Amino acid sequence: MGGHRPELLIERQWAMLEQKARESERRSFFLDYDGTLAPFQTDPAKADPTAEVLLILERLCHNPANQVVIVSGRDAMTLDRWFGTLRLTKVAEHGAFISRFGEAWQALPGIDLSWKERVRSLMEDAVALYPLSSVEEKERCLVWHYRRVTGKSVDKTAHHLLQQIARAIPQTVEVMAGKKIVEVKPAFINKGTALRMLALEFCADFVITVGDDKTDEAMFEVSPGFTIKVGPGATAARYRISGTRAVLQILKRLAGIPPLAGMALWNGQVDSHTDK
Ligand SMILES: O=P(O)(O)OC[C@H]1O[C@H](O[C@H]2O[C@H](CO)[C@@H](O)[C@H](O)[C@H]2O)[C@H](O)[C@@H](O)[C@@H]1O
Repeated sequence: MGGHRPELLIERQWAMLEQKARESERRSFFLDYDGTLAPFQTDPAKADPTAEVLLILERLCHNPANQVVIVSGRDAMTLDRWFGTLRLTKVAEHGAFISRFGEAWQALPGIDLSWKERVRSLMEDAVALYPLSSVEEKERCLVWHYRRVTGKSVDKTAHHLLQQIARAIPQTVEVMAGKKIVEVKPAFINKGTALRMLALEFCADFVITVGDDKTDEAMFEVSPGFTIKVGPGATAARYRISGTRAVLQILKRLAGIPPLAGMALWNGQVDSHTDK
């Protein structure tokens, strides 16, 4: 990641990418969810995909020459509820679970979950301090959410919690500061490993990978094609785009849906919701 500066994805570059997509025979789309296909919500349970997102995905999936993969930190149940009827592949909990369309979820074996109880109790202490914060329980990961808490002191608490957790977990597990979350997940699981495996299976000659968060960097590092970072921050991606509106704009164009006239891919600034 160090020293690399992504290009802004503006109309000229986009025309070139679109051309490559048109000329290709098989296309892979690796798409992160929160902060990429959907703007952040204060309540994580209320970040359902809009009808517009579902239509774009449905159109992309409709073409058998397209492989569409949602690569998310979300749990399998949520992804099934949101995307269960679409002909796409879902990667849940940052790569811990994979479900190809029409197939059952496959889980990575041999995961140590002995840390969960201790970490949950540390997170519950933080909720006692900030009752507007909450704990999201997933099968292999735990998340402390504090987007609903106002004031600066919560950032210090998040930092402190992260340090406490880091001391309490075994080496097989990692704790990360995300966007208004502190998340704990198995260390050897990452979105890049899932991408590499699924890309090999489909053998596309056009691959596009879009994401906004630190966990998406693992995809950018191994993705064989065009990589697009949504919003600010250091990245290994080749291009940068302003926010979720612009992501939907480019996906619409690739899906053959007329995009909004006059909507720029790079609006000169980063959309506020992708910021944190
Ligand atoms: O890999 P992703 O699909 O981007 O998932 C990453 C985390 O996203 C969710 O949290 C984020 O979105 C919430 C809803 O907008 C927001 O409230 C929170 O502040 C964000 O960090 C999700 O709840 C986590 O489980 C995912 O790991």
